[in-house]
Amino acid sequence: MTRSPGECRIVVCDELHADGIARFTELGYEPQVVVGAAPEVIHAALAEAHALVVRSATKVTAELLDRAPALEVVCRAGVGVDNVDVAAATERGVVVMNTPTGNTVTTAELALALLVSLARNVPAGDRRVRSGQWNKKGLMGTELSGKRLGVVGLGRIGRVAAERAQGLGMEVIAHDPYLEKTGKGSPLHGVALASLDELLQTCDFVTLHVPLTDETRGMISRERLFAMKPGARIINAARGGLIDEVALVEALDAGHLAGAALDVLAQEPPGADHPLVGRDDVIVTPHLGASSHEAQRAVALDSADQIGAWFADGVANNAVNAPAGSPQLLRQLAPWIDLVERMGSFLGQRAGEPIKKLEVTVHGKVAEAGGVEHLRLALLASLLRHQGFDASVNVVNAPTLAAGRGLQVLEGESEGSDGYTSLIRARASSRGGEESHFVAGTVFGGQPRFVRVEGVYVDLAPQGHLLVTRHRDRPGVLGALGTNLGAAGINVHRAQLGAIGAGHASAFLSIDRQPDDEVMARLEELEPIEEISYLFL
Ligand SMILES: NC(=O)c1ccc[n+]([C@@H]2O[C@H](COP(=O)([O-])OP(=O)(O)OC[C@H]3O[C@@H](n4cnc5c(N)ncnc54)[C@H](O)[C@@H]3O)[C@@H](O)[C@H]2O)c1
Ligand SMILES: O=C(O)[C@H](O)COP(=O)(O)O
Repeated sequence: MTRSPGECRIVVCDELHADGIARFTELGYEPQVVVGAAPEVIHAALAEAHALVVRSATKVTAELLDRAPALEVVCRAGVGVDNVDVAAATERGVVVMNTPTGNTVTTAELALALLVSLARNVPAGDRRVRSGQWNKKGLMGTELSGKRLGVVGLGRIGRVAAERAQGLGMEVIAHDPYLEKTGKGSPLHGVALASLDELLQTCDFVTLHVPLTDETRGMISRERLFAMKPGARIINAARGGLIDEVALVEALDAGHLAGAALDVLAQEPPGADHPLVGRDDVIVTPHLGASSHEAQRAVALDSADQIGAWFADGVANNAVNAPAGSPQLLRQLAPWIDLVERMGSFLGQRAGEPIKKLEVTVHGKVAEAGGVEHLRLALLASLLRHQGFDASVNVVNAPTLAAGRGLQVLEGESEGSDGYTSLIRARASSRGGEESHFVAGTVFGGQPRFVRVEGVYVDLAPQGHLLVTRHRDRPGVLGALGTNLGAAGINVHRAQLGAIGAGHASAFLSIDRQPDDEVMARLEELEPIEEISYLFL
């Protein structure tokens, strides 16, 4: 749905570069900046917000989301979304997006700065001079050239850090299981992939560049710290929580590790007596990784552009919980989204009991254009909205809601496109499959059309009031239905019917208004009618 900027309330919760605010203004939006505002001001802003912009300071919890009932999108001006409860946002149908590329180089450069500073005791030397001492005793460093650096997480930042370190003459190896799974090997010349254990055991320096997730939390455990090469140094410009901080203190105290440089801590800001703060062998910086003018400007501009694209075109660029897609693709898909929403509505209303299995297949040109996932999700969301869920079901929360209800979404059997340039088929079945409904549709001249419903080939404009029957296939059924509807003043615009086998048939009557209960009861009582339902599409 496209909205004009005047309709959209954008709330900026953390410091955002002025050029980002200016970009919002250029796009016609008037963001409300609530950094440092009183709680009641923030709460009032949240109550009306359609979009939030945050960095790492604001914690987007379920409670915060509950204060923002109109919220559609949370944009993290930066990479890590560990400060956003993505599951809670997803459940509420809120898109969560980040701006992943703007601070890549800047953060890699900070990791490099920490690496060099740590190797050569730069902060300790500076502290000594500030305290009036001009001597180098105990500040003997180590050369980087010829040393081995282990990069944990060879993504955007890890790759830049790896290449820059090669430029310093270091031998670089990396650990990244997701990269390994692609089977393509290392994307960087001269950077071999290794297991985490091998990397830790053989590297003189280790730098972390992985996101904080349930899988990575505490990955540099006590056991792993003590399995590192004696005298090694560790750098963390990714996230606190990756390293067991208590064990790190022990590994340093025991002389097993020579030093650590940390831009991030498990708790930020740290308590006054944090054991890693204030040591000569540890450098701690206050989450400075993305703090360069260039990076902050880039992530702020990206935030404005991404939120603008969401409101203008419904495009969820860099969403972590929704499919993306270019404006062109979404424009191309628009009539198909309309079609699948009507298919979902049809199936949701036809089913007498909760659907447990939904099989969707997308054939032909529309599949080749991409966006199959959009179509599947839009169909599912529409089906759920017609199966007891409210209007807040959307492509973001539909999979979670479906899973919670035990509804499986599967790819259906590939049966070709039946001669149509593009065709979408959907079958919805109840548990055990004893109740199953089918619809296939396409788009003609930009308009949605159902071409097969249940077992009958039709040419049905899926709009407005519709009666669907299952009846014994004998003469006079259509006449009897028409006579009774006519007597109630209901006009039949179009009637189509066909045999569905074993002496049964189905009819589809497009009518001009909803029959009341009395009329429906009369139709149900007609002798050949086995089942009749009213739907509004
Ligand atoms: N200090 C800062 O200010 C700052 C700035 C930017 C980013 N960050 C942090 O750095 C992280 C990385 O950013 P990025 O842009 O490079 O992200 P990215 O997604 O491009 O790269 C992350 C890489 O980690 C890999 N990975 C995931 N789980 C892993 C595991 N268990 N072991 C090894 N590798 C694993 C992924 O496959 C991916 O290649 C972010 O998630 C963020 O938390 C910190
Ligand atoms: O993940 C990120 O992008 C960094 O941690 C940056 O955090 P910041 O926006 O608070 O500087």
